[in-house]
Amino acid sequence: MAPYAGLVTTVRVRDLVRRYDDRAVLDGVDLDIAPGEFVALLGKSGSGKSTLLRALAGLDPSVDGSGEIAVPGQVSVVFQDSRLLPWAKVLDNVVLGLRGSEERGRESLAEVGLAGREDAWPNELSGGEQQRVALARSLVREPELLLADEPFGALDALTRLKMHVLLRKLCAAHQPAVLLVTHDVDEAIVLADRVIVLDAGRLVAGEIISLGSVRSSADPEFAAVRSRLLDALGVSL
Ligand SMILES: Nc1ncnc2c1ncn2[C@@H]1O[C@H](COP(=O)(O)OP(=O)(O)OP(=O)(O)O)[C@@H](O)[C@H]1O
Repeated sequence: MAPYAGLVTTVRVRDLVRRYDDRAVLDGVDLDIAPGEFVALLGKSGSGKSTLLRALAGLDPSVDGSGEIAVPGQVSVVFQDSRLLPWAKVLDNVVLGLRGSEERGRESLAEVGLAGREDAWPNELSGGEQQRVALARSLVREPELLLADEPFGALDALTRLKMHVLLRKLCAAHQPAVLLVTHDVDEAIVLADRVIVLDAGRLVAGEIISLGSVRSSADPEFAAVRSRLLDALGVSL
């Protein structure tokens, strides 16, 4: 993974403001994400995480606001629910809109562990499998930026852990820059190169936390990083 350098950026956000009913939900956000960098975004409920992700995805054209956003040409988005089309088989969901890419679609499904399920209907898959299809659908487009809003939030704990392993493998292979919105502090630490925290529409304390090599809860630094993040989230244990 490319370390955060602040020089070459895939995402550049400056002084971003978004308002609902005259209330600033994002209140001057600056953010850079380097190519291949994995950034996790934490914050209390209502702090503006999804609003920031939707702004980066270009999904909020009618929301009042200001500021600069630069994102790459190829951006994929994954949500908490897989948003598969129920009337299209799994492979068709993956390659929808990509002409002549059946072979790539099959490869992507194999990458997420679903070889042989190409002709299944979405409702024949478990929730975890449906999220695997959603990941395959995103990655077959080789995005320079992957935006993920609580992608594992609806999954049971064991499936979530398996999805962490899968996402790390996929990111190592495809190297997209990633912005992952999550409520799960441990998930953020284990997956991300850098964790940022939103509080009432502002990013807390600059670049927040660079994780370096802290990668598992067995790491001696894990507890220290966790407690710094909980502090930033205003949680005292
Ligand atoms: N379409 C909307 N109209 C009015 N207010 C909205 C709209 N979308 C979001 N908000 C408000 O903006 C604030 C931030 O919402 P947002 O969904 O970005 O928070 P969040 O940090 O993602 O929360 P959560 O973790 O609960 O998903 C909330 O107070 C929410 O009520």
